[in-house]
Amino acid sequence: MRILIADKFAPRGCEALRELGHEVISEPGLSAGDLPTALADRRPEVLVVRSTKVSEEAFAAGGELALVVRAGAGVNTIDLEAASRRGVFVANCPGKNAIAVAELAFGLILALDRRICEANAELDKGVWNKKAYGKGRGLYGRTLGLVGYGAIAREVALRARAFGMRITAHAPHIDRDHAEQEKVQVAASLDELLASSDVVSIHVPYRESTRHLIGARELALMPEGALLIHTARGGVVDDRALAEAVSSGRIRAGLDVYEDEPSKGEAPFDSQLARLEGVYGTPHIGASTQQAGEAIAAETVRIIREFTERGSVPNVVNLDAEHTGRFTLVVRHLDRVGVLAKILAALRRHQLNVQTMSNVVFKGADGAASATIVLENEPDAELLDDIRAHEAVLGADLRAM
Ligand SMILES: NC(=O)c1ccc[n+]([C@@H]2O[C@H](COP(=O)([O-])OP(=O)(O)OC[C@H]3O[C@@H](n4cnc5c(N)ncnc54)[C@H](O)[C@@H]3O)[C@@H](O)[C@H]2O)c1
Ligand SMILES: O=C(O)[C@H](O)COP(=O)(O)O
Repeated sequence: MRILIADKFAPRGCEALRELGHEVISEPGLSAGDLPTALADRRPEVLVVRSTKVSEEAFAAGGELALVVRAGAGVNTIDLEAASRRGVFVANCPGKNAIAVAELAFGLILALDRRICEANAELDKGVWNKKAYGKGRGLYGRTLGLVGYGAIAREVALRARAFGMRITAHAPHIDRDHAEQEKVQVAASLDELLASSDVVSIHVPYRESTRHLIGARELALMPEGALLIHTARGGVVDDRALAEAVSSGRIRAGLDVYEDEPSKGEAPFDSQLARLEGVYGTPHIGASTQQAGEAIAAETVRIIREFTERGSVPNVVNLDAEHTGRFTLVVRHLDRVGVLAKILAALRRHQLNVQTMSNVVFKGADGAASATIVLENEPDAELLDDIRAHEAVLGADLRAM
């Protein structure tokens, strides 16, 4: 297979893909604008990207594309609808960079509490100012509020426990027993979490429903002196409202992501928010540790390998989970050429659309096989009779899901 890697990617990952016999084209400098032309010229079947945007135009140009791997967590940079329209799988690497992001989030918390950046800048200028910078509030016993409770938030919680912090979390579906075991209290609402936390750390994906989840109203709920840590995705926080809240001196912020951040590795960045005194910023480096890069590369290789060797794709994000069908037809049959085609022809005669299908073969020569076919509509008894009448069919059963 031909694989185009359009972002920085661990060399070990490229080697592993070549060892599997794939042609690997590495073009880490490609911008989102260059991608359609590169896809049209190189004609890869697999595309690997990090934050580079994959637009409708890119999918239209990449006629051979069958799989896009997001070598990271967030998939908001990929036009999933355009991928689905063309039957292109999109997969990501969930959790593989969670530790790296949690480490950065904690770095920002500690640095803000002790004002390490300003203290260091003054020392660099030859100024000793213990008086100004010896005023950290301390983390022990303080409350950390986690917005979202997925892979990254849980790694942040693990580290917060070691610092003796109290932890609360808010997310749509938190398993309360699990959270309790992890010594995390489930907040009654986002508002309650914001109002009761000394440090708020955001770990939700960007989508329509999370756009400006934290705006002026939410920021106003945070107590005076609280810290907001945002390492999730530009757009989850209303940056303009945040700039106003920080400028007022009420809260301070540690940011790795911004609404108007460049998608390239190097670019000018003229952000009023990032320049504020009460803001510590990093340029979207949450996932950029060597460890995370290698874990992401290993997962990317696993996904491509499963796809090329078995035809299945781990971690797909653009399958229709709602559309899995309501009836399962299990047909045990002799493992012979043409039997499945006959079963499918019977389904076609009865105007039944197959949602998913799998077939397993029993051990032993001249054995039997079993096909599991998921259907959206209920077949009538006549169809089952049709299938059962086939001389190579050993049995057929229908189950409602
Ligand atoms: N800064 C970086 O370099 C970096 C690196 C990795 C991931 N990220 C970002 O962090 C995000 C989270 O990553 P993750 O691995 O923890 O994902 P995850 O899928 O494991 O967890 C996401 C959590 O958000 C929760 N959630 C969704 N909508 C919510 C809402 N409206 N309110 C509250 N909670 C909500 C989910 O229930 C889940 O608990 C990613 O989607 C990505 O955008 C950034
Ligand atoms: O969603 C992610 O995994 C992060 O935002 C990392 O982005 P990057 O791969 O461009 O560093």
